Amino acid sequence: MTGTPTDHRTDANTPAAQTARLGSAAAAIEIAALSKIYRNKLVAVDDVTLSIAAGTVFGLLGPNGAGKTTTIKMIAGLITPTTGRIQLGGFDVSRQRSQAVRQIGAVLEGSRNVYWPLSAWQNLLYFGRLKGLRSAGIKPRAQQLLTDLGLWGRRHDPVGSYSRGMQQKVAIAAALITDPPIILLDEPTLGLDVEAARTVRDWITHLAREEGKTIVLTTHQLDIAQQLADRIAVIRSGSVIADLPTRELLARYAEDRVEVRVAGSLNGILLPAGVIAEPEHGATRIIVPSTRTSDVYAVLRRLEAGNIAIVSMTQAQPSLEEIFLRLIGDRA
Ligand SMILES: Nc1ncnc2c1ncn2[C@@H]1O[C@H](COP(=O)(O)OP(=O)(O)OP(=O)(O)O)[C@@H](O)[C@H]1O
Repeated sequence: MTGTPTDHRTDANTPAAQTARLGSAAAAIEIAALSKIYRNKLVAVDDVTLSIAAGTVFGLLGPNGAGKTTTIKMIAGLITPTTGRIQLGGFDVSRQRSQAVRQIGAVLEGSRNVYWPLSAWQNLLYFGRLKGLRSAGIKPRAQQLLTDLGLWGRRHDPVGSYSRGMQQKVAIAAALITDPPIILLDEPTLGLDVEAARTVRDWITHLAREEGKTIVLTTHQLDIAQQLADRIAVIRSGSVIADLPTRELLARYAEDRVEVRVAGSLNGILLPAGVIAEPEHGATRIIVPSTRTSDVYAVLRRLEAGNIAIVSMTQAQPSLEEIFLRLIGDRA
């Protein structure tokens, strides 16, 4: 997944390496004009440019075949881009490969990344050595990870005997054994039950918030993306069609209407033209087709005159899933 022991001979502090890092100090991942055309001429990734700040949880979303895995594999140095450039912590993935890949831990195919006949403990020692760590350094780190992930008691059992959630945790622990600043997670909660998905989700939050890791994750579970990601990029047919902080993306799609809920019925009061009122479980939902203060006040004044109690008032906000479907649909 990451470099071989020989890679580690390269000096990360040569003037050239330092110069290469300059200019992108704040960005953990810089992707410029990245494209991948497979041998069958399929353009899987088409001129993608992204800058991911250190400490960000970055959600890479897109429909099947959009190019997410191809992008993540190029970031991990597992697929060579056709054109474009990727820098990890300032190191160029193609020209400073060994230093670049040491910046990352990746969980790309979930539990298939780890060896099922081996125990969790053996897997972590194996991956630690593979990545050039010494045994003396690996053991405390492995113990810490397995304890944090609640696997310490089962550490000597073969991974094949674990539940899927536990296997996924071992894969995450293996990716974290070198304590890399950047973590790539392709579908980290795929196929997990509610509890296991929650544990993995909480762990991702912990890594980002408490350990300051930069995390790139792909998922089709948009509620998870909405909960976890600080920033979201939507990719379709290889191109980025949206790239915004999650809050801004949601705000941008906040609708131009205000919903007012009142207790009971409207007792026959008349609302301004265009305002819709519909009964809802013993209450009434009023939709004001505008967010202009004067339009909203016009409704509120009539409710006040009618002595009608307001229960809530919100600007209509579609979920990330609705926004995603609209974005995908817009470009279809
Ligand atoms: N090795 C390959 N050779 C040829 N085409 C490929 C190869 N790998 C992927 N593709 C194609 O590249 C496109 C992007 O695939 P990719 O796996 O990156 O998409 P994805 O967004 O991760 O999809 P999914 O959500 O289904 O996992 C798809 O059309 C896919 O068929």
